[in-house]
Amino acid sequence: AGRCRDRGWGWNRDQCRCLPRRAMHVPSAGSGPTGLRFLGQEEAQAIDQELFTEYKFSVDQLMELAGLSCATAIAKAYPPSSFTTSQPAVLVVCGPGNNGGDGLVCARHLKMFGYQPTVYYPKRPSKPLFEGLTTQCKKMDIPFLPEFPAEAAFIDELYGLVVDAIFGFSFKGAVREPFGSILSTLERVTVPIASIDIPSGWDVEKGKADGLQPDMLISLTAPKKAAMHFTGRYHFLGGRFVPPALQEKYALKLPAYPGTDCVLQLT
Ligand SMILES: NC(=O)C1=CN([C@@H]2O[C@H](COP(=O)(O)OP(=O)(O)OC[C@H]3O[C@@H](n4cnc5c(N)ncnc54)[C@H](OP(=O)(O)O)[C@@H]3O)[C@@H](O)[C@H]2O)[C@@H](O)CC1
Ligand SMILES: [K+]
Repeated sequence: AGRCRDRGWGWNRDQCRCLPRRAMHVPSAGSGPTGLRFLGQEEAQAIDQELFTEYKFSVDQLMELAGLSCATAIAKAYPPSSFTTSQPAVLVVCGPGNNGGDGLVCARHLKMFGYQPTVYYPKRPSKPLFEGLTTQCKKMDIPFLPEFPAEAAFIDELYGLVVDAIFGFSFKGAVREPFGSILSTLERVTVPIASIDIPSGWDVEKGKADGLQPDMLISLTAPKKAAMHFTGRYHFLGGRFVPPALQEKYALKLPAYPGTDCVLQLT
């Protein structure tokens, strides 16, 4: 029990024993289907564009489904009962693009599912979509941090999970501030990190061996090539909104989602 007081260790109620926080959640049995195609960056952006221009979806429609998928996958892998913090507290870190928007939607659904999300959203685009999502979160009493915790240890102490919604498939080049400092802090946290679509800071195709190493990846639409370098425990597919004709055009070979589920566990 003494070890439980060490940072990075905590009491696991499900298993009635002290475990490293990273190993706190019991992986589910079964491995995912194979034969999936991993998309390059340009291909992922082309599919995204086609969904909007040819198929006439609106961004907020797909973002809602994407964010709901993320919250659902998180609830499957990290149920509130598995948290060692007094509350199922989740830190959701949102970036300046649509990946950040998915994070805001995910935070709202997590709250609906009984979690206590807190958002950090340092660079907010002045667009009605993001302003609306921010207001929706605030009206649901989701706090927004004015500053990012300076120490990884503060994050470990206060939260049982971090959602990485900083960058998605449009990330390019060297990370610019303030996200460089944020990512270097996140690289040092010991609580699990769930990355939306791409682990932030990773090259969308080549990954980043010395970058963030999330415990969970939720690939949206189809996994990108970077997902081949993912070594965390949970890989989910979400964003069940690609019409069959578009799946066929890009030879996505998506596995069948179970029943009416909006997510599918790949590994
Ligand atoms: N069809 C789908 O699958 C759907 C996808 N969806 C989601 O959208 C995501 C893609 O969103 P996205 O295109 O808005 O880009 P995203 O990756 O969030 O980042 C762009 C921002 O990051 C910034 N930035 C870039 N590089 C940087 C750097 N080195 N250092 C610092 N900043 C950098 C860049 O800044 P700028 O270059 O403008 O200064 C820009 O503001 C996708 O992954 C999925 O999560 C769903 O919502 C709906 C359906
Ligand atoms: K991300």
